[in-house]
Amino acid sequence: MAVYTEVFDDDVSAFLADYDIGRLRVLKGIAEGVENSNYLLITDQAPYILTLYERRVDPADLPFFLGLLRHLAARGLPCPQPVPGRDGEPLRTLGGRPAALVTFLEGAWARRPEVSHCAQLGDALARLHLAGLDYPLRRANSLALAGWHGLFEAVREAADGVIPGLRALVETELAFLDAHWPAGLPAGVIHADLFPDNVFFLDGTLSGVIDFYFACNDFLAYDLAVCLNAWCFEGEREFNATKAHHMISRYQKHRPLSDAEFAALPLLARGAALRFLLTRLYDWLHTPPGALVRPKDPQEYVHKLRFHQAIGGAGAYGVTR
Ligand SMILES: Nc1ncnc2c1ncn2[C@@H]1O[C@H](COP(=O)(O)OP(=O)(O)O)[C@@H](O)[C@H]1O
Ligand SMILES: N[C@@H](CCOP(=O)(O)O)C(=O)O
Repeated sequence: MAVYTEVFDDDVSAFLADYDIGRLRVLKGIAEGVENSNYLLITDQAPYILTLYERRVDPADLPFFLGLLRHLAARGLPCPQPVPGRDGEPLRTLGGRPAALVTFLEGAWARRPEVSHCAQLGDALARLHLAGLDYPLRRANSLALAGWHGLFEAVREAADGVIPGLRALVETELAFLDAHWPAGLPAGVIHADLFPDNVFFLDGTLSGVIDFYFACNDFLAYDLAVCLNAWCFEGEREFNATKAHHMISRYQKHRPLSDAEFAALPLLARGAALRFLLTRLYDWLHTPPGALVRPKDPQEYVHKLRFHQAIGGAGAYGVTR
């Protein structure tokens, strides 16, 4: 359960005095998510999500994230909308943290994504990328290569105690990616954490995309690589090329990949696997003792990284040029 900062009915009732959205009826910590503290907040008018932004969110980035939600929704992508207070400002403070309310999206995430979910995800990802092209704000990816090095410095000494041999694996992989990371691929706004638990479906149809708090400017194809890792494995080790084929094909109906992007996919997938391996390892070692959160297992991303290291090219993802 991701609640790092506890807030209580009285605090939230006082907080709501700055809004025109009714009186508090229900406040419930949400038993999912990893990064921020989230509450379901129901007033006598509507349900909302109350988010208190935690350690990985730089408050200076919040206008980028909240503005992006408005920008994408205006271009037809179903995503939560920031709710402004009476003064027109969606960003406030609660429990000593930066906080905001967003609209509640109906639907549920796919616990066992099927081919049809992956295909719809490919659609939505391409629509997100196209809709983001004219977003005027910029945010560098703090979890790109330099950020992976920084994370690794913080876990290097403890890595082998979590998974034997992990330190050498990561050192070798970082050196490889430093030498081979592509340059000049098409870039734009990416979600950067589009896992199944951040995509809602209603009656089998994609109904919403949430959790834009890693969104940034980076290679568009890197976002596809994140999704290949998150959506196209059965369990931790078995890659499902049919799912990947449908995801990438539907993506390409809106935004065809260039030859350079296609060739770079295995590298980007290695980078994406390393990124989640490192944040999970960091969280495994640094989750605050009292936090109501279950850190995710880094081992899963060791298997995924090894898969991408072993393939001969992007053909392994079920697509050809
Ligand atoms: N706008 C929303 N509408 C409905 N449920 C939401 C919304 N935003 C978040 N949630 C719920 O909160 C959970 C955690 O949200 P998420 O943004 O993934 O948290 P975190 O930033 O901590 O990773 C989601 O899995 C979902 O159940
Ligand atoms: N998707 C990341 C963890 C971030 O959690 P989320 O709830 O924001 O998706 C992972 O699986 O490591």
